[in-house]
Amino acid sequence: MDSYLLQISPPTPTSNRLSWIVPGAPRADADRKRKASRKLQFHEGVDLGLESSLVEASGTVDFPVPKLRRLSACPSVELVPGSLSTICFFSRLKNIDAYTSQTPVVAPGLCDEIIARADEVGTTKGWGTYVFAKRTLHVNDDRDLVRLTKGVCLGVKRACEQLYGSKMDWTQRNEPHIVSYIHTGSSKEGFTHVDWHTDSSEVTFLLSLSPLKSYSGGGTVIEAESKEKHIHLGQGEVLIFEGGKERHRGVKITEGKRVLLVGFLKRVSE
Ligand SMILES: O=C(O)CCC(=O)C(=O)O
Ligand SMILES: [Fe+2]
Repeated sequence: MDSYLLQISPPTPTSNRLSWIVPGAPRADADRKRKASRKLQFHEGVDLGLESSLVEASGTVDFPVPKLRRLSACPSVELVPGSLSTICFFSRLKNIDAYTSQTPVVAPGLCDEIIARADEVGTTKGWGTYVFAKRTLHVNDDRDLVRLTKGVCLGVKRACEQLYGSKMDWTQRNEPHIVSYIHTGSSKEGFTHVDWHTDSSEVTFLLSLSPLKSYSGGGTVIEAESKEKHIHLGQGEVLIFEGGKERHRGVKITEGKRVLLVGFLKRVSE
């Protein structure tokens, strides 16, 4: 299993600029890989000082300053506002060019806040529907959802760009969106799964906002990876794959609620 290392320097209280560096570990030889991970272990949480030869891609992103207040309230250093760590480890799936984060990229508290706001909007303004999913919301239709998810979405979009080596943009102005599965106990109601499909995207990210304990069943299956493998993401973890190419489905939940933050992206030239 290859590990893909994404190093992110966090913002400081005086700066709202987030820097990203992807060390060249995936393509580096085993020795350089070992060296990189040793350094990561020794320097977790601070400037990792990776050798420039290991740096494969980098970039910066600006995000709203007010969110920085979260930093001082949170003992851990944040990747983007609301996230847990300066470093995100991605694992490549076995058979296809797809990745899961090995650790959460969004803190549980922020995941819960996003779910709560989505429920509020869905209940008061009504859930949207599209061809596959019956309980959806466009994040951009609600200012609070934008505020809560902006940093996370920019961060994950940036991770997608670095993993696939191309600049990306949302497929539509109203991207990203929330998908909320619910099992009501009655066979007629609820929205428990999504059947086999491809997305109207090139790259899709699925970020689980729900903790695993809040539902039974569920998970994502990608046909070319394995029809038997249910990819279960913990709260705040993200799956990144070529959703427009790879047929996939959302497995039926048999209990509870499963909420995802979903982003549809397309490659754009620089
Ligand atoms: O529930 C899942 O894991 C899949 C969701 C999905 O494929 C979609 O919303 O397009
Ligand atoms: Fe999909």
